Amino acid sequence: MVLQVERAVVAYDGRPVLDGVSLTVHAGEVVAVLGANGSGKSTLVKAAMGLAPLTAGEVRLFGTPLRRFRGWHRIGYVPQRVGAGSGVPATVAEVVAEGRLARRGFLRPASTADRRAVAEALDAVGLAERAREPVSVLSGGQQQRVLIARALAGGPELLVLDEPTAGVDAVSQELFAGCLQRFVTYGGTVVFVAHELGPLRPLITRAVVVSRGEIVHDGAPPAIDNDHVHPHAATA
Ligand SMILES: Nc1ncnc2c1ncn2[C@@H]1O[C@H](COP(=O)(O)OP(=O)(O)OP(=O)(O)O)[C@@H](O)[C@H]1O
Repeated sequence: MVLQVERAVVAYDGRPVLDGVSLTVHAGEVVAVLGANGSGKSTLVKAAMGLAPLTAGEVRLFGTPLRRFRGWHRIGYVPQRVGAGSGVPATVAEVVAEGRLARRGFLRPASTADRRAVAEALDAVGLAERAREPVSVLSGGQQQRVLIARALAGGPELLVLDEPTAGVDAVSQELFAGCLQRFVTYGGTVVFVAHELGPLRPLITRAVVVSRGEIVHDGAPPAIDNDHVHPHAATA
């Protein structure tokens, strides 16, 4: 299996935010992690990536316990967007090239394969013409696509995305859905956190609903679309 979280407990200041959650994801699945604000969705994916400390339980990636896992090049992770403009000046191509680091090793110069992977990833998210521009001049939706391209550039088998469509304009959402579709067609596995499914709905094979730190549904996507007008859904 690709990802296995077993009876994971994460607590902040003694308060459990994940309360014994188990989730197994197999190759080829497209899993949407749904739930209300503060239910623990981000914490679940962070725990799976080794970014939230487990109080109890275990995580395995591609069958290997997290503490022994070295195959980070097999995973593309896109964290939740923390507002535009990190203050770090970088061009679109530079940010996407970071996605190759785990593969090529630090300090080794970029190879032709690295450059090709960056170009292909930029193409996949529709930003090839913006490669030399600073990331800061792009819209929120475009910046999100840059982060997705960075994750794709590493040629991952598993993509883990935290709210990839929150605050993202409709065009970027459609492009992203197409991108994921191709990724899945070529055998990729996807786990993403979302508030509403939108254009991603036809792609998902499974929905996991988190409520108060527990998984309360794991199976078919909800029949009634919980898509609603979201405060930041219309902004780009
Ligand atoms: N680093 C942290 N320190 C303390 N509390 C935290 C930390 N990270 C998350 N929490 C708390 O844990 C709970 C779950 O947060 P989490 O971000 O996992 O929820 P979420 O379902 O992803 O929410 P949202 O949809 O708003 O992103 C919230 O009450 C949050 O305030």
